[in-house]
Amino acid sequence: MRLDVISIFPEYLNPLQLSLIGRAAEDGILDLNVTNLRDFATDKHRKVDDTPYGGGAGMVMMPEPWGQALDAVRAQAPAEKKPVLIVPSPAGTVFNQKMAYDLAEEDHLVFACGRYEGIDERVIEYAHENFTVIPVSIGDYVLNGGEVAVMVMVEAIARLIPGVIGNPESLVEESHSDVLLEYPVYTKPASWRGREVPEVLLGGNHHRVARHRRDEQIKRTAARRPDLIPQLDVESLNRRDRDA
Ligand SMILES: Nc1cc(-c2ccc3ccn(Cc4ccc(CN5CCCC5)cc4)c3c2)n[nH]1
Repeated sequence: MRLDVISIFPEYLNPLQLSLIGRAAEDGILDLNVTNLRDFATDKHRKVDDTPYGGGAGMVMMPEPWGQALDAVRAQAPAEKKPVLIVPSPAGTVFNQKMAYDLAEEDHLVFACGRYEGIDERVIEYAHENFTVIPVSIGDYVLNGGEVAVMVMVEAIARLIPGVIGNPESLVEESHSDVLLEYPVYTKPASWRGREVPEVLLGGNHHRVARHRRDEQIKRTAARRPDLIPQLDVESLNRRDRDA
């Protein structure tokens, strides 16, 4: 997968060179490219923002640097299929695990990191000519720009790509891959500061361990995320209890 990130703070994306994402880039599984929007500014002061039409506080990102940057990125990876352009925004579709799975199937993802009060809307309209454009929010809170949102999305997406994380097994049981939240995890020592690991986990009965973990998932989901419960197929859970 090719990933392009356009930002006025390219160094913000440096952590993507670390750890598993960094190794996947070295291994050629990910082709990560960061572009500095200022390289496409048209004046000697490399201006990328200006005052908002209609007044209001703050500045808005000018269209022309974005137009040139998007054209350049599109030209670097010519393909008959339009790349996906993800535009982090407080007003976007909220990112979730299903979106991460869907985006992990794409060949080319481009991320447009806005700053200030956002990007001139005509850039988003123009981008539809060469991209499949998706405004995406990572949650109902306001950040100062798109870079942090891109870090969140790249991590959530890249880890689903085969070869990026060592043990694909760990992708199977995690939260949000089904509706329930994940169960508590433990490691040595069995007794720590007077607190014990649940007895059932110390034995080797895999059936009992699986049942214990599922019960913990249900308890934790009911306690922390009751909003997820309606999606739960309670009938099948009850049936499981009856059959056990
Ligand atoms: N999930 C999530 C994503 C973001 C996010 C993503 C990209 C940008 C680019 C700039 N900002 C700062 C920003 C944007 C809009 C307003 C609201 N203003 C009201 C009137 C015009 C605009 C304030 C401040 C971003 C924020 N925040 N949260």
